[in-house]
Order: sequence, then C-alpha cells, then structure tokens
Amino acid sequence: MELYLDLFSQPCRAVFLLAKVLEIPFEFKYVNLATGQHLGDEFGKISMMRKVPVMKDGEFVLTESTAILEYMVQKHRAPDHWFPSELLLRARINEYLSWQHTNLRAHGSKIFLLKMLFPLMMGCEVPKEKMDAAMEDLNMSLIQLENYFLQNKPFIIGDKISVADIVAMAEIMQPVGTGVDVFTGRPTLSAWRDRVTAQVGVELFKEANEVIMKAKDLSQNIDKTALEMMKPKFQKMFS
Ligand SMILES: N[C@@H](CCC(=O)N[C@@H](CS)C(=O)NCC(=O)O)C(=O)O
Repeated sequence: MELYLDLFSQPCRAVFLLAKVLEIPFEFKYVNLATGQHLGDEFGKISMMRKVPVMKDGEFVLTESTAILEYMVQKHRAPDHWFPSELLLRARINEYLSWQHTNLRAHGSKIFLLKMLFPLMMGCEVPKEKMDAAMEDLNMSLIQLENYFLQNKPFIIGDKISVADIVAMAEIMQPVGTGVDVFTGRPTLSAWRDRVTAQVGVELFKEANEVIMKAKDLSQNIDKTALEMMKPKFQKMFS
C-alpha cells in the first residue's frame, strides 16, 4: 500500500497515525504541498482531486481521509473499537466525522491559514477583527467537542479510542502548531489529549506532529512559484 501524504495536513496525519498504530505496512509517498507538488503532472496521474491524503492499494486508488481510515480498519481487521460495528457506536463516530468538516476542521484550518499564509499572500498582518472572529469560531468548536462529543467519557465513543479521536486530534494540532494554546484552561480537552497520546504512543504522536509543530518555519520554506499558483484560491478565501 502507498500513502501519499504531507504531514502538514490534518487528514494526512490521521491516516498516517492509524496506519502506524495498526502496524499496516505502507510506503510513505511524500507530496510537498508547500512546493505545489500536488498541482504537478506526476501527482495528477495519481489523483485528479489534487489533494492529500491519497491511498493506493494495488490498482485501487482512494481519496478522502475518512474513507481511507475506514478502508484500513476493515481490510486489516483492526480491533472493533477503531470503527465499531455496533449500530449506536458507529453512528456516534459518523456523527463526529460529519460534524467536524464544517466545524473543528474548518475553524482550526482557518487559524492556520490566517496565521501562516495570510501575511505571505496578502503582504500584511491579519486584521485583528478577522483573527478575533476566527478564534471565536474555533472556541465554539472546542466547546462543542468537549461538551457534546466528549462529555465525561474518556474517548468520543466511550471507554475506547476510535478513528473519531484520531481525526479530532489531528485537526486540533493544526492551530496548536501555529502557537495557539487550546489546552490551557480546558482540563477535559487536556486529559483527553493525554489519553489519546498514551493510546497511540508518545513517540508516534510526536513523529506525526513533528512537521506541524514546526509550522512557523513554513514562511521560510514555501516556494514562491507555488505561492503564486495558490494565491487566487486563498485570496478568494481571505477577502
Ligand atoms: N476531505 C479531504 C480533504 C483533503 C484536503 O483538503 N487536503 C488538503 C491538505 S489538508 C490539500 O491537499 N490541499 C491542497 C489544495 O487544496 O490545493 C480529506 O479528508 O481527505
């Protein structure tokens, strides 16, 4: 199996973590988003979607991280708690995975884009009111994660870790990588982070997050040509 990944990306980190935790052998195919490798001809032959992650298992190519996660769990007959077959537990995971796209993912990504890419693309610092509004949205998502999805349970579906926790943690690390401390003052979230880290293993957690924790170096490394290629999309997003 080949996994096309850039660990800057949240869904890539989720796929990477699960593949590692489940000890699924795979070839790590690095797709450098900062140099626009995903926009080039070579990656275009793998996926016309031009996004990572992508999984290639033999001739079978799959995009969309949640589909890849479920595929890996099923194909490798992972312990049931990762994506339980029981109706209510599976429904809870699907509820989280549906919610997170337009909430935690959208809001965490926005902080990352504003802090890391806005100054490069727009040539100025982010206006305070834009950043305040983005922080407010992120806080709302974190409150919903704590008060609705986690409550007083160890993990999102209950006593056991599942793909929902892996996906949530991958998203949360995006704003964290830009220096936003989401954990201080949130004991529920912090305790959950510690449990997830312990379950996947401290070393693996560190390995998966090494790149995002150096996000501040992005501005030094981003390729100027790639920046120009991505500019119209981001300008539309930022205006
Ligand atoms: N819904 C997709 C999202 C994939 C996605 O948006 N990937 C981003 C990185 S986080 C990407 O490749 N972006 C490149 C681009 O949009 O040009 C998934 O969960 O796999």
